[in-house]
Amino acid sequence: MTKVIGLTGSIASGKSTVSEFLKAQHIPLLDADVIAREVVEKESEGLQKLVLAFGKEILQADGTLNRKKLGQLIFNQEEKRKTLNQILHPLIREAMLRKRDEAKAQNIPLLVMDIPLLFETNYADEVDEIVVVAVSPTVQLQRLMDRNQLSQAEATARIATQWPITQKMVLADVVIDNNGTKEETREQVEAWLKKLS
Ligand SMILES: CC(C)(COP(=O)(O)OP(=O)(O)OC[C@H]1O[C@@H](n2cnc3c(N)ncnc32)[C@H](O)[C@@H]1O)[C@@H](O)C(=O)NCCC(=O)NCCS
Ligand SMILES: Nc1ncnc2c1ncn2[C@@H]1O[C@H](COP(=O)(O)OP(=O)(O)OP(=O)(O)O)[C@@H](O)[C@H]1O
Repeated sequence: MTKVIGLTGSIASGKSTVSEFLKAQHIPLLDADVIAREVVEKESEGLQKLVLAFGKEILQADGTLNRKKLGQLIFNQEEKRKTLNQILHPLIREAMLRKRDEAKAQNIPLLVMDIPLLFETNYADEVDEIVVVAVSPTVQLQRLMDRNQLSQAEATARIATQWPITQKMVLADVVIDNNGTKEETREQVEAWLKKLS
């Protein structure tokens, strides 16, 4: 039987950092951000639908998605974000659950699904256990500003599009505190893995 872990947190809380530690332990991972890129590849159904909704301005000269431009649109205008979510979330969900079921059919013992919007888009009942990677609001804001080269106002707007981390922590089975060093986080991940096995 496959044990399915849902890994989540808030934007820039450290999900990818935790995923890297899991990959180093050869744990199979399904990343919703990766799937979200696959469903909008050049000439895909997803990209065609986005162009119909937002216009050709969201494309780069080579016909691929201009992610920076679309990000600026959807993180600042709620209506546009809702439209994007309505187009992409069903495509992402279909692929995520199909791949999860393939892993189950192969009897892989452990599968981690990294899903930034796990609670917001109702994946809680699709996994066996939920791990939340948490940071304080101050640390989150600073790391997001640094990583994406955003102003405080831009980063705050992005954070506001997701549930507050405290709300997610309440619903978690396990909380990984990523306020400290990456090494301290790695130790928590390894301790959790030990308990699992
Ligand atoms: C808007 C896009 C093109 C911006 O691309 P970009 O390369 O700059 O960012 P990336 O894809 O790496 O996402 C970074 C983070 O933003 C957050 N995020 C992404 N989409 C959303 C959304 N619709 N609502 C709230 N937060 C979001 C997540 O925490 C994600 O980890 C891209 O994020 C996207 O296609 N989003 C829609 C798909 C989606 O909802 N993905 C989340 C997976 S469940
Ligand atoms: N413990 C840490 N100490 C210092 N920097 C960190 C730590 N954890 C993560 N970071 C940095 O913070 C930023 C956000 O981390 P990461 O990309 O892992 O978050 P994420 O939750 O995957 O983000 P997103 O939701 O945007 O996909 C990155 O630049 C990362 O290198």
